[in-house]
Amino acid sequence: MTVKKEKLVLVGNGMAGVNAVEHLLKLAPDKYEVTIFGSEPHPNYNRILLSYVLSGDSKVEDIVIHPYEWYATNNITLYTNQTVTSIDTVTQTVTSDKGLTVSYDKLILATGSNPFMIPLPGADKEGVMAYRTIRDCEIMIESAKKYKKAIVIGGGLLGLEAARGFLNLGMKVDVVHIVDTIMERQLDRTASKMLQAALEEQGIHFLLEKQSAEIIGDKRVTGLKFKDGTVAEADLIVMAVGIRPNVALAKEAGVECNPGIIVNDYLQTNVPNVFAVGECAMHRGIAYGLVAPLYEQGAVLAKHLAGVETGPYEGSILYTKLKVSGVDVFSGGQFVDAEGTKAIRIHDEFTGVYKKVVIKENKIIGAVLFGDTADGTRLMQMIREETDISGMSKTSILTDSGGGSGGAASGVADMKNDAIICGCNGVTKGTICSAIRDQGLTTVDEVKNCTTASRSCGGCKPLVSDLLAFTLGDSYDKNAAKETICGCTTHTRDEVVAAIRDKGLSNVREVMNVMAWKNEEGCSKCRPALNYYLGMISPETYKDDSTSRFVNERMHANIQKDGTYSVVPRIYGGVTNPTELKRIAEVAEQFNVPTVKFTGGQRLDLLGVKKEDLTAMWEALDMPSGYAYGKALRTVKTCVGETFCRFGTGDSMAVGIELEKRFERLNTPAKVKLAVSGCPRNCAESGIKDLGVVSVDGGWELYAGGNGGVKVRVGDLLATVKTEQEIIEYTEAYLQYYRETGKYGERTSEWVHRVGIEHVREVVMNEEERKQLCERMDKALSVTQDPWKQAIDSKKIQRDLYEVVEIK
Ligand SMILES: Cc1cc2nc3c(=O)[nH]c(=O)nc-3n(C[C@H](O)[C@H](O)[C@H](O)COP(=O)(O)OP(=O)(O)OC[C@H]3O[C@@H](n4cnc5c(N)ncnc54)[C@H](O)[C@@H]3O)c2cc1C
Ligand SMILES: NC(=O)c1ccc[n+]([C@@H]2O[C@H](COP(=O)([O-])OP(=O)(O)OC[C@H]3O[C@@H](n4cnc5c(N)ncnc54)[C@H](O)[C@@H]3O)[C@@H](O)[C@H]2O)c1
Ligand code: SF4
Ligand code: FES
Repeated sequence: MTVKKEKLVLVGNGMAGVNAVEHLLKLAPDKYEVTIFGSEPHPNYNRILLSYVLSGDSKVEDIVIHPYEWYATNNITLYTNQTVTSIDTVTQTVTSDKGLTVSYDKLILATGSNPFMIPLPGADKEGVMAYRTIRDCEIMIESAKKYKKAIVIGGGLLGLEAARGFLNLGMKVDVVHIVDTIMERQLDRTASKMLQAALEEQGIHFLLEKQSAEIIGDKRVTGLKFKDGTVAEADLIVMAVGIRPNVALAKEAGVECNPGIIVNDYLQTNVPNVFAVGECAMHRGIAYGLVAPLYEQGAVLAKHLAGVETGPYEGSILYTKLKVSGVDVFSGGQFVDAEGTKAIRIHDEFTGVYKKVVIKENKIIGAVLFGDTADGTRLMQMIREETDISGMSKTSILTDSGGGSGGAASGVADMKNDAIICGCNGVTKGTICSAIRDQGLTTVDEVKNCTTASRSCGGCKPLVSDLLAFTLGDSYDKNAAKETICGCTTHTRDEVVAAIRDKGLSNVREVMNVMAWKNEEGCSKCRPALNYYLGMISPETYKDDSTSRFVNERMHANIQKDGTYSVVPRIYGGVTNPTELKRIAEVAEQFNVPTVKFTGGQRLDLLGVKKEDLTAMWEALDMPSGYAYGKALRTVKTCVGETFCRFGTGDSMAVGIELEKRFERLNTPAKVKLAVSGCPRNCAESGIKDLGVVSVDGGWELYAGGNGGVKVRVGDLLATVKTEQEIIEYTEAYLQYYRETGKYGERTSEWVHRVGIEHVREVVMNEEERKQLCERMDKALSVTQDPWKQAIDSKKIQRDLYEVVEIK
């Protein structure tokens, strides 16, 4: 008998809520049918790492913790870009701003915080903002391209990380702070002044003891006026003056708040079946603003909801590290001198190291470290365990400076097995060491993938590295960390491809078995990659493993954030005709398609299509798939060229159509976009495509590795050819070489940058190599089939992928 699942609704797709659900699914995978609402249009991402995105060290896509596939794999219904606006605690339902009502048996509120915006006159001007979300981060990065001077109000952790980001983006920046010491909530005066000096040296300008009075400017901000009458110029102002629990929804529903949502030690609110976790929750009078305590809360909540025995959540001891500034700063526990406390201080003005440990009744209760933070984790452990230090010497409490490298200096050897190494994720020394030994881990990245240690702020990476050195001894080479395909294996892309070729491996499972994959099921990173490499090596014999593909490629349509799909039929070279257009219009009407849109690649996108309508729509369209969802040739964009344009010297439309017909359905490591322009005016934007073709006097130029996306890259000249036949031949060789040597997921812009355009040129210009590459490409192209047609012809595919099954 199947047991009916309880309905669990999570409001807030952020760090705390999703972490709790992740724990819960591990403990009780079959207990709940989970629905998640998130106001932001993204899957769950690591907010902490926004500071690395802002400073240019990471990309937005690198900070996703759980991609959409994770939700699908765990049968979680996700509504992004959808805000829950009311809760009916009697009928136990929530309703969203899009009018969707979902019932719950258990409800978790994880609505986070709102940044506090000082209600200054002029605060509504353009260019005044908070720093909290991906969107904020994107606006800041965009603004830096146009504007030159930023002011950050607030010299706390967030404000300083924002200021450092602005410096990296090439802006001048003032940090305006209300008192005369920055980060006064985390540092004592000495450490604060040392930090200020280090940041001033980097170029941050501080305006201390300043009270903001008014934001000046017309439509857009031009400056900030202070109560003392002085003015600082700015064309962008970021307020980073703290956060407030986001409780409007809870309050409205009668859940007790003051000011956060009041919860007990099991994260229960005053309303039955309603729980709260994260920054919105108020536990024993504290609303936390750092992830470690939020994850501790989530662990207790998950156990409670799973029906697993758990102790109460009794509160957390806080510790923080400043990121991105390049200055090592640590603060933990109660670091302020008070009645009954004594402190050990080391201040080495030559090396710029300062350490202060606060002691009360023979126990360490807090610490501030500047310049060398290697003692941080050990001191936190002593604070948590309330270690009696009466028999200990000053030097055994604090190591001399210069720590942080090597297992000995950071003291990992002496730490107990239950010492917490990664505070953010609560991972102990014992767990990490066992994983290193049992799973054969050799790099920090592998430890991260296997145990989650270092997945959040990254502050514990040096300690994880020290634990690798401690566990593996001489065999650990810190610098030789090779780039493995993912955490499931210790092998690189090249090793895996070589093994598939040399050993004749023929399917995903076989590769994982033969190459001793640590995680025998693989993951969403390695399975699609292996599927691609196998297909690339043996196109004629390999049977594509659709279960190893991402959901869009499995469905042959792009899933949209509201759960509907988009349909983009192939329109060769972006050239169409009235018959085709009429058919598209009729199909759009027949299936009530809410939005029809031209894409950047000159295609028509039918958006908002229901899953169950997909195959019928494809049949009615009677056009091939445009592969808008795949790691494959997407589009060939063309200008009108010599046929109509008075500047044109080449028939760009004909060449574009021929290229698209030749390479449609070709699987590539990442998506590939082509363009053909009829003259160097380049109306088809050939300079920023994976391959761009431009007609020039007496022939055609081919540009390789261009990209117009996140990181714009202008393509490099690959070759100049005379005939249209040669365009096809050189394109074949270039794309095949990319297919054979690119890493799965790597765009041609990254690939060309990595292997070097001179090398690619050499390969493609070599007649013999070009011929062989073309032959292998021909084989790959000879076996492709249109996936939409396959789905139309197969009842089984329709049943397995597109039928909607009612869950009772
Ligand atoms: C730039 C930056 C750097 C940081 N660095 C660190 C750090 O180094 N270390 C550290 O420990 N902490 C850091 N923090 C703090 C940390 O990110 C937060 O403590 C943590 O993200 C809070 O998690 P949460 O789930 O409670 O809230 P959030 O992550 O804010 O998630 C709440 C989510 O709920 C959504 N939501 C709200 N109301 C609704 C509704 N009614 N319906 C649907 N969705 C809703 C919100 O849009 C949001 O996406 C940083 C924060 C920022 C902004
Ligand atoms: N590395 C990290 O751990 C990290 C990084 C970023 C953010 N965060 C977290 O994100 C949250 C928000 O960070 P935050 O720095 O905004 O909050 P915060 O409360 O930690 O610091 C705000 C700072 O702004 C100052 N301030 C207040 N009013 C002011 C005013 N009118 N003018 C000038 N200064 C003023 C305060 O004195 C304080 O130092 C916090 O919970 C923080 O812990 C943590
Ligand atoms: S690229 Fe040249 S040929 Fe093509 S449309 Fe522009 S001007 Fe005309
Ligand atoms: S301490 Fe933040 S990721 Fe480990």
